[in-house]
Amino acid sequence: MSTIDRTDDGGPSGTNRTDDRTGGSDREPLLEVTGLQKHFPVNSGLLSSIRFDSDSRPFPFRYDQSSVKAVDGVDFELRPGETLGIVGESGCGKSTLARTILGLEEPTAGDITFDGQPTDEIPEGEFRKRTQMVFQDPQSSLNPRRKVGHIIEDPLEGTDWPRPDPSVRSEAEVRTEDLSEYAVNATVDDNAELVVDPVDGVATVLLTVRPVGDPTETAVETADDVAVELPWGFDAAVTVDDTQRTIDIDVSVSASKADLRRERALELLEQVGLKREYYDRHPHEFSGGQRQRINLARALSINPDLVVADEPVSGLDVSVQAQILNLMDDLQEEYGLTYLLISHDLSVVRYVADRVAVMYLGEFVEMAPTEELFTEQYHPYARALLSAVPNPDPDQPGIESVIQGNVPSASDPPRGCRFHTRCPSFILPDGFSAAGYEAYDELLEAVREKELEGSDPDVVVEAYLGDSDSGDTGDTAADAAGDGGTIPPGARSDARQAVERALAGDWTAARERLEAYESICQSSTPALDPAGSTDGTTAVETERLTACHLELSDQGGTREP
Ligand SMILES: Nc1ncnc2c1ncn2[C@@H]1O[C@H](COP(=O)(O)OP(=O)(O)OP(=O)(O)O)[C@@H](O)[C@H]1O
Repeated sequence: MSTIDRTDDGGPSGTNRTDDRTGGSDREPLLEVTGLQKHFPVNSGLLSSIRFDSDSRPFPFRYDQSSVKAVDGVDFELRPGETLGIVGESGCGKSTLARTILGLEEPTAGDITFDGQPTDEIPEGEFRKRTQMVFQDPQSSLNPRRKVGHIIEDPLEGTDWPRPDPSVRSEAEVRTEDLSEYAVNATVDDNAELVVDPVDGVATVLLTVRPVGDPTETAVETADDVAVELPWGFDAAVTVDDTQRTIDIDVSVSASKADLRRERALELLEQVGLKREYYDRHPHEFSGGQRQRINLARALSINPDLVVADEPVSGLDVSVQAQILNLMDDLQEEYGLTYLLISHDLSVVRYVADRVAVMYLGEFVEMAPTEELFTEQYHPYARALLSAVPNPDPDQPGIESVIQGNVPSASDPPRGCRFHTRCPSFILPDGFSAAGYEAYDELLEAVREKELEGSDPDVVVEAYLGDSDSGDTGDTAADAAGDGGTIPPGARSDARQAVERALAGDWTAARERLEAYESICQSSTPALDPAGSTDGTTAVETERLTACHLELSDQGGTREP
């Protein structure tokens, strides 16, 4: 995992930018996402969806159209000018979330509101103009056969930019040199805002008017005797009335749509730190960092409000990463952009994000202002994820080795809290010690997998839960767990009955009986709620949200890591 040195950012400030960001917290959200789900069907045909199931009655088959629950109930708001970072292991659903928000994937359920309007009610073209995506691999997202300037102009092709704005007034501001005897009047084309940026609804064109040549020797008698300096893109028609001593100037927009688009691309090249002459070059002539600058210029060409950046700097050298992140920061300020930033690299997110959402198996498990999250994590997954950072040494353990076990399948995620199968802070069911539950859970797993060996229920139970000579109360699982693990009264006889049923072929009944002893982490899905103190009495911070039973209740007990 790469890290970014904040003190050597190669950019204008080099300070910790996250500390002084407000994210416009008092403004209406630009983006609101509620209960968003995106499931991908796994089986394509009817036949491939039919499964053999001996428990199924009257026929031993069931129809199983399973799906990958890539995004499974995500809620958040994004305020104008804010940067929300989304982090999580590979496959947790980050890219799918981004693509679904931008309308590149059809949501399975949930609502997305952009600037106060449901996105499915916003005309597609309108939404596309206000949102842009920057991808990870600038090499593959830039067409190698096209000139860089044309690539930057591409998004404009899908819009009618530049389009005159009837609400903008055009005005001339005239400066004269050595024409004190003349009254100079200038009128400006209504569409001046196509070329100059309006301020407070007025597009002001600056003109400098002077006599051609040496003013002491040249009389101003005809239009040819008058020189007019104009901004790029304008033309002037001059009329001189020598007897009345008046000069009338008619200023019009001379640039064509193609000229205006080209000029915008040239300006954007400069703004992202590249030269105007690169307009005619092709992507292969640039380095990875320069290509990502081109990508940013292209994303900005239509002046979007929201930019979704999916791993924008992965694959780049660390020093180049800092430059691109600083550029994104500068562009955010210049254009008032809102960013949704996806990264598996926590140092990248820490560097630029105002808030961070930690994602696990399609859900947000923690969300907090960046520095608060990096200082203290409430959710055990967030804790494990952040404990793997900073870790520039490839020989040191990464996230996978910090958290035990594999990521469960997104098509069959664990019940309750999805992290409970790997959680070092798992809340034990009542009456179990850690070792006792471990033994019991192994038996449950064997029943779920229909993999019990043996024919005598007592022998099978003993193999999992150890020897017992104390009947139903206070059973020990010393043999199985090795440390005198305890299970609650009644659990042994329930386990025996479950095994009996399993051996008779009724695996469903067996599983249900064993599952009666479950932890809150298995039986109930924790909502993403304000994190409380560990005694469960107070919400510490409304901006700090976590989806963990330990934080949302005063449950005790943990599974040994
Ligand atoms: N078009 C698709 N069809 C089926 N499954 C998909 C599709 N796209 C994504 N998935 C699955 O959805 C889950 C989430 O994938 P996604 O790419 O969103 O995760 P991610 O967090 O962005 O991972 P990475 O960091 O590796 O890109 C994965 O299990 C993935 O295999």
